[in-house]
Amino acid sequence: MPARTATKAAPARAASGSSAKPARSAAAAGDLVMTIDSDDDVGPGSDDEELALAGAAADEPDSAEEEDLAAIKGKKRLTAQLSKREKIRESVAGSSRAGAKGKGKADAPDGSGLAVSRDFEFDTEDAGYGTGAGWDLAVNGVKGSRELGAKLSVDDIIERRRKRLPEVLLPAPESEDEADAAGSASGEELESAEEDLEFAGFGDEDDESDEEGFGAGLRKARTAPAAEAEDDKSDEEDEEDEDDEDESAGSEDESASADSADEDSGEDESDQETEVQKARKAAYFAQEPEAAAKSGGAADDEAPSFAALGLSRPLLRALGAMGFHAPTPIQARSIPLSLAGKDIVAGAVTGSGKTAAFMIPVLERLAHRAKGRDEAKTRVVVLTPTRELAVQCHAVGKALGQFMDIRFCLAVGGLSVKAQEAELKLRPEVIIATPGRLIDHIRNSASFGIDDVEILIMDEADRMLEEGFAAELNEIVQATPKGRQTMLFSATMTDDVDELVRLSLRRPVRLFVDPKRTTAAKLIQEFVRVRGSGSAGSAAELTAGSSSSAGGRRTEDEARPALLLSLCTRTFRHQVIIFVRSKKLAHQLKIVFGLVGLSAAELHGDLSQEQRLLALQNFRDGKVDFLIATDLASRGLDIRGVQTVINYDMPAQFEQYLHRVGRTARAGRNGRAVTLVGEADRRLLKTALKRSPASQVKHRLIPPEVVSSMITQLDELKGEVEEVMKEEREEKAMRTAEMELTKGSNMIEHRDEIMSRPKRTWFQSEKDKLEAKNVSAADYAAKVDPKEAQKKRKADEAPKRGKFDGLSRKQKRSKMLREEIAEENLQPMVDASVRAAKKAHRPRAMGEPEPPKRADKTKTKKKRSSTSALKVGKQGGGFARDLGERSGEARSGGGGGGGGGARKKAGGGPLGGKPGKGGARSKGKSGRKR
Ligand SMILES: Nc1ncnc2c1ncn2[C@@H]1O[C@H](COP(=O)(O)OP(=O)(O)OP(=O)(O)O)[C@@H](O)[C@H]1O
Repeated sequence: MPARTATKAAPARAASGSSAKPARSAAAAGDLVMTIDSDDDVGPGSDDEELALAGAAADEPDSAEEEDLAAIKGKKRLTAQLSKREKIRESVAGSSRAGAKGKGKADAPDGSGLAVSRDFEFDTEDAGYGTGAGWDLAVNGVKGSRELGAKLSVDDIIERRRKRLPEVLLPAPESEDEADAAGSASGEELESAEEDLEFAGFGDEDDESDEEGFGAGLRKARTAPAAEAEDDKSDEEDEEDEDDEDESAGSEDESASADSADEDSGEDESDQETEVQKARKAAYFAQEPEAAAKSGGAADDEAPSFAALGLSRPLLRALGAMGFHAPTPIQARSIPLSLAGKDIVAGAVTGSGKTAAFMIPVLERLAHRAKGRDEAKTRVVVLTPTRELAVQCHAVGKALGQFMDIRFCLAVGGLSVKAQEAELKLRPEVIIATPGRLIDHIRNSASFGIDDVEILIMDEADRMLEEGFAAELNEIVQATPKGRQTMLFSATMTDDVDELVRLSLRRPVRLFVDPKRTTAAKLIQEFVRVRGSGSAGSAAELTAGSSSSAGGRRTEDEARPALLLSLCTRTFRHQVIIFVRSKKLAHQLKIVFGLVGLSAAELHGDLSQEQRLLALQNFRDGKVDFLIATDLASRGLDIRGVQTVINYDMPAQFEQYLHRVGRTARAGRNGRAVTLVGEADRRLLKTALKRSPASQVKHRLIPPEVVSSMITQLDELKGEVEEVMKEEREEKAMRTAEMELTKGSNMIEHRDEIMSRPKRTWFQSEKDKLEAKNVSAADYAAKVDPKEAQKKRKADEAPKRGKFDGLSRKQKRSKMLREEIAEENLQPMVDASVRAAKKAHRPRAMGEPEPPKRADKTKTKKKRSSTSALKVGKQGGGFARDLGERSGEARSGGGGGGGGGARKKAGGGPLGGKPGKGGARSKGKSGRKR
């Protein structure tokens, strides 16, 4: 262990990169060089990731050594290049960075109007806790783990290029009156537009009146669901581009269940339930006890309070310190049930305090746990779909438990496995995890298991129930005891019995505090119409050569960036989250923002975990005004002070829209969501209009001259955006080379240690992940497109072809043997045996005498015993004999690759029951896909 720590300093430079790639390489080298890795980020990687992975543990030591020595000889050349790069970096380091403004952030207006529910008002006086509602990033080796900014970042490149550009003329900020006038048309007007106008006006460039056409044509839209499903399909394809995610085979994009029929009719799900479904739900869910329904144990005339919920003193103290003076409705209703050990399926609007709703009772129950040396065990697991959400949950848990002796562990991908392993060894009471990393620990961390877990919680549970997480979730659920308590929370929670049934809940209580699929009470939703002469599809490009304007006519996708910049320079200039549909677009927009002098951070799955957390932290701290994010950030994130959410494009599902806009107007505060609506977004616009009170919906107008001036300026910037991206690519190539060098020298210096480490087993191979992702996509398509649904049904119903179907017994046996050989890594032994057998049967050179020794030995053996093994040998079974001997060696010697054979003999196959704790390193290794 000490040796590992000692080696970390050397390659710190590689660790400081902005890409996830160095981290990956380090993980492959067994965390030798980094405290950050991305091990459960085993989704399809880019080429250089593969390159990095290919080297460390897998290389043949001898040849690798020679190659690496040769590589080191070339180091001088590289060093010269690097110092050149350093000079460039230094030249820009002095300049003010776009992101280093360090100004204070304005708090969202508190206001005292509508509360989240009739009887509840958030007390927002002092709701910040810990580091000003920020996160404690000093978890599991994040803080100080890397030299930040030691490489040339995209910000440096942008800054340098920006200095050389002629100044971009941005529109002047609006006055307040102008801003009010711009967002003037109310929901009533929109509704009447919907009644009066036919679709023909929408999206027609010749239609001069924005207001007339806006929201129109919805009647026609109702008659064309198939066309809309097509739109959604292409949206989803684009969305798949986003799929990279760490935690599961699926993406971090939402694929929340969209019921297109429901959306088309605008009716509530429950209205469409058949009698059978209603009866099933009645049988499946337990009734909520009346006392809980009546606001958490408070007497009829009393306002609900935390004290009335019977919480213990340290918890009440922490709640006070965090500024939580009264429970929110979901807290008041769920805490008593949760304390009583009930399974819960809960839904409440975004920002209504669901995290504390499940954390508070958990901590209260833990306060009464048995204590003592033998009682230290992991009793609670909280699962979240994204790492950022887990970090946030961890921070809330720690803040709530600040006066208690409860230990938390954050187990998420992208952060140090080693640090987490060390924490897990101490058996923390609460683990907050993403599914992929949790499974990794269950399989690979010595003496860690979740068989003592008493409470399993899933935040954003509807997301966790999607296909992409299915296999991981099943494994986790099965690893926990049957008698556990399970609680599911989400703003868009499903109560579909079919979806819930696989979690083996025990008569759960259904708590839906707000009407399903609603937005926060103080959220104003604005819609901006995007005009274009035709849609270029959703994969908008902001680089040169991507212009799709024909004869001066603009597409929607060309109009979008101009509209966005107009909004961000004139009206919404601080604390704005901008949601986009793809990682690429997020990155391009970040560059554009940088080039025009706006401070923006990007957040998506192409960044390393550290970059992701840093982007969030910079945004939280007000160091940047804009956070350009994919749906990675759409769920759960609680960033205080976010005043505006801009949807650069409409998400594919309404649920996703709800989560995105739910990043503002949280905890009873005001907030505004502005959505750019193109022709393809009509269906969701209609749903949003139908589900929101008219007073909360507005139509925003942006003067056409502002937009066209912005379009012209953006046209001029396209080449520059491309140049920035080119420089980035070069920088990346340089880093890859640098990383290879580091890897090589590490390989030489620490070869023995690296080679002796057991390989980690992966829950899913690349192929599995891809398959799961495809299933996820098919599942989504089936939900929005009846044709796809039919296709999927047929595929599901079709008899599945087994892998041995149609094979003769002999072929089957040989296939099984091949698989076994591959699985147990016996190929080298088999090859050796084949070589030996061939050698044994090679005809001797003419005249060469029989080797007397061998003949004698056989004779002696034969005399001594007539075992069946020798009989095999005698029958000329050199192959069998050789294999037998070598397997025997492996079994007794037990080194490295031979271990697989040993385990197999011991009965530790893939389904061979729970592995013993002592052998956790090799748990389930045989039979697992890698
Ligand atoms: N009882 C309370 N009093 C005052 N503020 C509270 C209370 N409970 C939670 N909050 C605050 O409300 C905000 C939203 O809480 P939280 O993030 O748990 O919402 P959520 O319902 O999980 O939202 P989402 O659906 O978006 O995940 C947080 O800033 C939290 O500090």
